[in-house]
Amino acid sequence: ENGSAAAIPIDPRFDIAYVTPVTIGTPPQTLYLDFDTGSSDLWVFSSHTPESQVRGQRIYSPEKSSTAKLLAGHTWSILYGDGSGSLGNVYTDNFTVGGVTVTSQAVQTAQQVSYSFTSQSEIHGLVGLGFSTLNTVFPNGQLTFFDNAKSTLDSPVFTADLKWKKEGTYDFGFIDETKYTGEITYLPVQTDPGYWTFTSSGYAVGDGAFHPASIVGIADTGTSLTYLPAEVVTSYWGQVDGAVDSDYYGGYVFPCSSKLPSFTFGVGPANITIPASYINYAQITEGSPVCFGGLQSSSWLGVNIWGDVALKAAFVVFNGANPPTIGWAKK
Ligand SMILES: CC(C)(C)S(=O)(=O)N[C@@H](Cc1ccccc1)C(=O)N[C@@H](Cc1c[nH]c[nH+]1)C(=O)N[C@@H](CC1CCCCC1)C(O)(O)C(F)(F)C(=O)NCCN1CCOCC1
Repeated sequence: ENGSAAAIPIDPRFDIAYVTPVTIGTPPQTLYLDFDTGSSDLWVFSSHTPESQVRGQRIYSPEKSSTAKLLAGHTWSILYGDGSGSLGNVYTDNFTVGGVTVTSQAVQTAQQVSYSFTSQSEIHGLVGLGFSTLNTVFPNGQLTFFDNAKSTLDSPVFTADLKWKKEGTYDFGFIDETKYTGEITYLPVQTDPGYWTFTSSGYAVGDGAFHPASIVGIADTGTSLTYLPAEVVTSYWGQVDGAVDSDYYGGYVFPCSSKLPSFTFGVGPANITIPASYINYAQITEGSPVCFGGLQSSSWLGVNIWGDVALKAAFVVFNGANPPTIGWAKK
């Protein structure tokens, strides 16, 4: 049973995250969750989340679902790269995305969420689409929605067609040829420790020369920006008048009036070009003449992250076959 669901930007001004409607339980409860290939926990705001930590989010109430079952003795606790986190207990229940149903999906109910989640009313939880090895449920790790759904899909794949300041789609079980142009280039994936890790073959700034390089990074729908090695981002921002790597703002900023070049990254013999507009991420504050870049250094991260700024320039196939691969196409 294949499926297709919307990926909706949570803020009309700039794409910090995308949420997708899902239904959980019987009768179905609808929540909007952030589909995140950078983690592997499916967790939701719930009736177990203290009211002081809930601010406008929809919640899942297992006690109102006739198909919910407590996974006794199981807990979870997760910390994300931006310092946010959550923890709680676990139920299994029916979980449906875009017509694809898993009948006993582990749904992790939050008993604590950090303030950054409380303050983000549009995100009602996450659906981890990384490899199940990263799942934090203790003592027995749980399978992701995709791992549970795989056997019911025509093909063990999901695709991401994220868009700049517009609604895109996640498709499950099939590859929609109308969503891309040219060929899909498939690359090997390193599944240890559990991210969709691949190696890019190099980069170019604007119309400049292509620099062959092996850039190992993760394809991460849950990260807003894109974080690449210092020498790559230095050569990019070196082409922008007035761009500086600001300790004060925590990354490369530039005068909003400056013209930005595009950024091209290699995927095997092919390449993907990120339009300049995607890299002009946002004004520091409403009306500020200072803008924050969508391409930042990964040196403080220890990992290169191809986040939404890069992903929305492409049609991406997350192929869960054995061995897994990742496919990139222009669109
Ligand atoms: C708003 C912004 C200044 C552009 S931001 O950079 O803060 N954007 C956040 C996402 C966000 C959206 C909306 C509101 C608030 C926050 C962002 O890009 N966060 C990244 C930043 C980052 C990554 N690395 C370094 N910095 C992140 O933590 N992304 C994780 C998912 C996020 C978490 C916050 C809520 C939205 C979803 C992530 O899962 O993609 C991850 F891969 F980065 C990550 O942290 N994965 C956790 C991996 N662990 C390994 C051990 O086992 C458990 C799982």
